[in-house]
Amino acid sequence: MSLQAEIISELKVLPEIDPQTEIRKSVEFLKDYMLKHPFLKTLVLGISGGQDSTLAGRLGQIAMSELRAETGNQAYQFIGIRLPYGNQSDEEDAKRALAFIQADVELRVNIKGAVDATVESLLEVGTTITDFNKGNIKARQRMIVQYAVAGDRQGAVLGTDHAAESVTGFFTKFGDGGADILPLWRLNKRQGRALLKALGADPALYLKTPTADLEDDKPMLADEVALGVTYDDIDDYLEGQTVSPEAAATIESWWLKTAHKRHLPITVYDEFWR
Ligand SMILES: NC(=O)c1ccc[n+]([C@@H]2O[C@H](COP(=O)([O-])OP(=O)(O)OC[C@H]3O[C@@H](n4cnc5c(N)ncnc54)[C@H](O)[C@@H]3O)[C@@H](O)[C@H]2O)c1
Ligand SMILES: Nc1ncnc2c1ncn2[C@@H]1O[C@H](COP(=O)(O)O)[C@@H](O)[C@H]1O
Ligand SMILES: O=P(O)(O)OP(=O)(O)O
Ligand SMILES: [Mg+2]
Repeated sequence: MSLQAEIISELKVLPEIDPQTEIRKSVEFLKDYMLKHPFLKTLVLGISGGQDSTLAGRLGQIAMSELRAETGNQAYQFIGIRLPYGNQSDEEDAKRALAFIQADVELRVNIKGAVDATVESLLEVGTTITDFNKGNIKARQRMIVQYAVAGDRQGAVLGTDHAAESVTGFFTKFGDGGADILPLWRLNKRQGRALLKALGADPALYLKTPTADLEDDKPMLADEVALGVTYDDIDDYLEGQTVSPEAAATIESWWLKTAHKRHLPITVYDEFWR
């Protein structure tokens, strides 16, 4: 089997999808999971204004609204959290996303104080934090806040990992990679766009340039620049199409070097890394 075929099989990407079917699949999955675990009453997710959290957020909100209607239990709620590091330059996108999601509860927690305090404390013990490493602290601080809210509200934390991020390991380990339930897992980037379109989202929400926006020194750095490959190429590759040898090599190199991120912490019984 080619590496491309192995990756597609592992990430369960379909070459073609029916957006409405995939919307129902994710919504029913979220509802089934909540009903099977009656302690859980809320879904929690950071809303950045980007494509992925807009989609996962809307799916989470639909699931909670349907559960309320079907069970009569008003405790089922979706909680969307804005998590800026100081002032967010694309704040208007985050507001637009929340207007579309119609979250039952909206929170805004500024992570700057906690992130800067961590960096300061490390400096005091002689550990210098690069701007890139600080970016990962931001992502992990967002994870901490989402779990704190989930802990307070009988919640589970949604994650936005999908096939086009998973294949390149383009997430911070135990940062945005730290979550309980992944409703987008299996979809590539253009399939996610198609779901948002089918849900009636403002095109600005799914045509926005994807960015992790984690670095102070490179604000709004496009994922595609950081990765050295386009999402179109990644999506084609994941759909089993032929891409240029350069694009395939870049994708496969990311896949191989980020294998550890797609597994739980490694034990003596693990063989995947050998
Ligand atoms: N502006 C941006 O776009 C921006 C900024 C920062 C990070 N990011 C992205 O976020 C992601 C996170 O960056 P990262 O991967 O450097 O940080 P990470 O924290 O997600 O992963 C690195 C950590 O994983 C562990 N690790 C590394 N190799 C390992 C191995 N072989 N086995 C077990 N554990 C291992 C180590 O603890 C290491 O510190 C990247 O995809 C990066 O491009 C983007
Ligand atoms: N500024 C942000 N506010 C809230 N939540 C955020 C913010 N930035 C990122 N997030 C969350 O992290 C994931 C991953 O983001 P990437 O752009 O893929 O790095 C995002 O879906 C939000 O849930
Ligand atoms: O994860 P998001 O919502 O920030 O989307 P994107 O990855 O497109 O920035
Ligand atoms: Mg983003």
